[in-house]
Amino acid sequence: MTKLQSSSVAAESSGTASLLCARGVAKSFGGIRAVRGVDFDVAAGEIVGLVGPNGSGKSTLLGCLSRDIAMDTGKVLFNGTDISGLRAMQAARNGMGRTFQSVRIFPELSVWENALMGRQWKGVGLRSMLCPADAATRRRAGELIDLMGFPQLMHEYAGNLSGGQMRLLELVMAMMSGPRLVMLDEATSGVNPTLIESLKHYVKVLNRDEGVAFIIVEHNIGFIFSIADRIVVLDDGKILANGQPEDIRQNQEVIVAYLGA
Ligand SMILES: Nc1ncnc2c1ncn2[C@@H]1O[C@H](COP(=O)(O)OP(=O)(O)OP(=O)(O)O)[C@@H](O)[C@H]1O
Repeated sequence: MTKLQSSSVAAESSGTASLLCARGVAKSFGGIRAVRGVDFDVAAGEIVGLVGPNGSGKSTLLGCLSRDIAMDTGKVLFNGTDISGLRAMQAARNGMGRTFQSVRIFPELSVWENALMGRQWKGVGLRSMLCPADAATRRRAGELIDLMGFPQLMHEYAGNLSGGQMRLLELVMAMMSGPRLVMLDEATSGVNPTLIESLKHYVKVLNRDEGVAFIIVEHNIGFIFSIADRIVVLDDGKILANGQPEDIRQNQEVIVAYLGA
């Protein structure tokens, strides 16, 4: 086995138990084998970067882990619970949050109202969403909006935000369910360099102060290498490499398949 071993070995060697432990995850779309029997672990409080060429299966794998996509085969344990048969909403109630490649906010609601909509991932039913949020929920929404640096935009329509601000708002919404793990899918896409730095800062603060683990799917190599504790490289639906950023940077197979010379 090379220095860049399977993710389970990496999680074990870090001395921490897995928060997320996926084994043999596979998903095909017709004849396209998007994910081919992948093992994937995330330790509590770890930031894992998931990178790879276009079409290598990153979003599909993320969808299988978050339960947005039904796997063909495989098993996903989260926080010791088998969530393989659960739907995304149920997985979210167990402590998973996520954002999507294309931003999913409510453009005709204010920033504040969008933050409160994040409650739905906590299992708050739609009917209950018509009732005023309780004091703790309102306090948390205010805290997160402050943390993301846009209290002055609290009452702005979300549809009027810049692309980067929308991404930050999605992170606020994902955080409203009190997740232990948040998955970000191409969070820097369409975001200006200043807000990319802000996003990096907020992810680090949430990780450091609240112990939130992250899986971050990214094409922005500079961003991912500067934030991830560990990087997993997918290629053609399989794990090509898995290791510390400095090892991944020097891995010849990764350079050839993805990073370039
Ligand atoms: N719903 C779908 N129906 C059919 N094929 C799909 C579907 N979703 C993904 N695929 C295919 O599965 C493969 C993996 O796609 P996926 O989006 O997971 O890759 P990716 O690494 O996230 O790509 P990108 O970096 O371009 O977003 C691709 O060949 C893609 O065309």
